[in-house]
Amino acid sequence: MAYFIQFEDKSLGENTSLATLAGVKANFSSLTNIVLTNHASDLHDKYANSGVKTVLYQDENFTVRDLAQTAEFLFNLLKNSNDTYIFEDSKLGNLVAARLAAKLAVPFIPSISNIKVGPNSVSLSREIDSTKVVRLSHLKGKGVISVAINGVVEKAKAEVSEKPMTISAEEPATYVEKRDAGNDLLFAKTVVAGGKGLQDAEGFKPLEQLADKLDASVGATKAVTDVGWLPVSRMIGISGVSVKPDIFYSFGIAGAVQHTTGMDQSKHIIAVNTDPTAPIFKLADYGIVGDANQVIDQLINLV
Ligand SMILES: Cc1cc2nc3c(=O)[nH]c(=O)nc-3n(C[C@H](O)[C@H](O)[C@H](O)COP(=O)(O)OP(=O)(O)OC[C@H]3O[C@@H](n4cnc5c(N)ncnc54)[C@H](O)[C@@H]3O)c2cc1C
Repeated sequence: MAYFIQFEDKSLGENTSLATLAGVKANFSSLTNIVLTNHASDLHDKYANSGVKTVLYQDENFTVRDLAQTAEFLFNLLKNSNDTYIFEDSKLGNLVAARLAAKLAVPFIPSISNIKVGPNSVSLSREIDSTKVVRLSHLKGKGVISVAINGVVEKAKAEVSEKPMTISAEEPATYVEKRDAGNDLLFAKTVVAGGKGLQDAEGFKPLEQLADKLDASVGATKAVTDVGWLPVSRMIGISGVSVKPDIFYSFGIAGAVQHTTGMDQSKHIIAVNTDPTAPIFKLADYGIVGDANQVIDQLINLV
């Protein structure tokens, strides 16, 4: 048994396409579609022809942006089942999926592009961007995955029911500072990211000043979060978050593929590095060979 979990959030314009549902259905014969929404009444017709049993969980105040509350609701709903929980491979999908997996204490395997359901396990393939490497995982038992799979939408009647969405009062959602949670990185139009080239934790203070001036979010490499100069929530890359801002400023970052996987879809990339052969320059639209700390100071004075 598997659950596909979707969000239909009118205030965000967030919805999941039926093509993704069809792609999941093609792989899991026994599938229930769970939709968390603030406008269930508009959705009955959409899912009544999807061929997948659908439960619409309705609360007019629901917003998927409240990641903690969304994950909390799903945790309470699913904690006693022993299944595969599937999300769309989107920023919000992955954020909620990761939180749910942590709460359930089960593996989370993101960005799956191919699935084979076997008698005792589910085989999952994930292509790692720009490396031509495919990572194969086998999920035995309960787990959370996110998928980038589309299928052909074939109209077939399906049962659609509506239930209220209620958040458990016993374990209320906890709110954390937006910047510390790292959520702002995902929605930022501008990201200023720093690497080991900023030398030490002190080097990130001017970067944060610059971020305030540019209305940007601060990101970092794993090398930086590993030594505690910034929290792990700021890590961009294969082990952290993927960002796609209009402008990505990269300061003192070498450009390892594990990092660039998480930012190479940015519209414009500006890189500063003392080493003219640094791999980041292959990606950058504009490159400055120079000291990142000095360039940051100059930018703070300029903007
Ligand atoms: C399984 C695995 C997963 C990983 N996941 C991630 C991930 O998700 N995200 C991630 O970021 N990394 C990840 N890494 C680590 C990654 O491989 C790199 O080690 C890391 O990205 C390097 O960070 P960096 O560029 O800050 O540091 P470095 O590699 O140390 O590079 C520092 C750069 O700063 C430049 N520099 C030095 N001084 C200055 C100065 N004054 N001004 C300007 N430039 C200067 C140097 O020329 C150099 O290019 C992962 C590694 C593995 C093995």
